[in-house]
Amino acid sequence: MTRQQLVDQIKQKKSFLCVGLDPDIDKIPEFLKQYPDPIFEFNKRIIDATKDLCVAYKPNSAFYEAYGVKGLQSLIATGKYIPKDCLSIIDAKRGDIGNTSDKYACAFFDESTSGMNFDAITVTPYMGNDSVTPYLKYDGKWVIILALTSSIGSKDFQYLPTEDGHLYETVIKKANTWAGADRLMYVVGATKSTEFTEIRKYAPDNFLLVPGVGAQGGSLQDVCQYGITKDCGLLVNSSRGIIYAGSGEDFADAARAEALKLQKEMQVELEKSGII
Ligand SMILES: O=c1ccn([C@@H]2O[C@H](COP(=O)(O)O)[C@@H](O)[C@H]2O)c(=O)[nH]1
Repeated sequence: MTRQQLVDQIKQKKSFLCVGLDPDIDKIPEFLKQYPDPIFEFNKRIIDATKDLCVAYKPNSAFYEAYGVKGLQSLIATGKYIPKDCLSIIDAKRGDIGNTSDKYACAFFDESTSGMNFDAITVTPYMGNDSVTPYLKYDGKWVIILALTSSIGSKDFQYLPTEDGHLYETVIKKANTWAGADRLMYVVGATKSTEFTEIRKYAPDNFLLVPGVGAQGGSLQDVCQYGITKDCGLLVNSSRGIIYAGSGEDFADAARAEALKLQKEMQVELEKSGII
């Protein structure tokens, strides 16, 4: 999906919601366990219930890898089921030397080899240029670099002082020399909304993938106040807040209700900024 297609989807759906698909076998409704692939069945129903309200889905690979071969099968099936008008993001947070990154890129982007064909992958920048560029060899695919994470531990390294301000600002400045805003996004936590102003100095046009609303307590309104751009420039993720909104047979309706709440709030922000 190109940047323009993503912006068009945001305007059309009046939403910049990314639904996080982080299924946990201990949390999914009991009745789904009669299906051959309960995790896929869970995701399928969440996707069916929310696909008109969001522009992206983000399966986090940890929640699939945890179940070994079966988990991988659920991930492959989920990736194929994500509608083509939604950006599919694999939240894998990979990062390794060049030839290893080649294999990660093949795993998540090359359907003919692995069965997976995600539009975007999250990558850690710690190992630098050669750990990131292999993903960019795949035409049209996005790399989403961890810049300032929503986690408490973000203070350990990401705020270290540098000539650009902080390490997370140096990461963005440097990574922007590897590719443009049509291929690179950054992860910035919703719990860090006041830092968005600084981040926009270095990433005025890049989309930011923003986890941390809902269960982690970040505010959508604060994120928009400091981070929204003329093209929106935001994909705001909620995982647990949506997928575990309900736990019974009607869990997908409950998920839809939560997604709808966020979509309505996003519509207000898009209107306020003159984007729609
Ligand atoms: O800084 C980061 C980077 C990634 N995540 C991931 O996003 C979701 C958030 O889930 P919630 O249930 O909405 O809290 C999850 O997959 C994280 O691993 C993040 O939270 N922060």
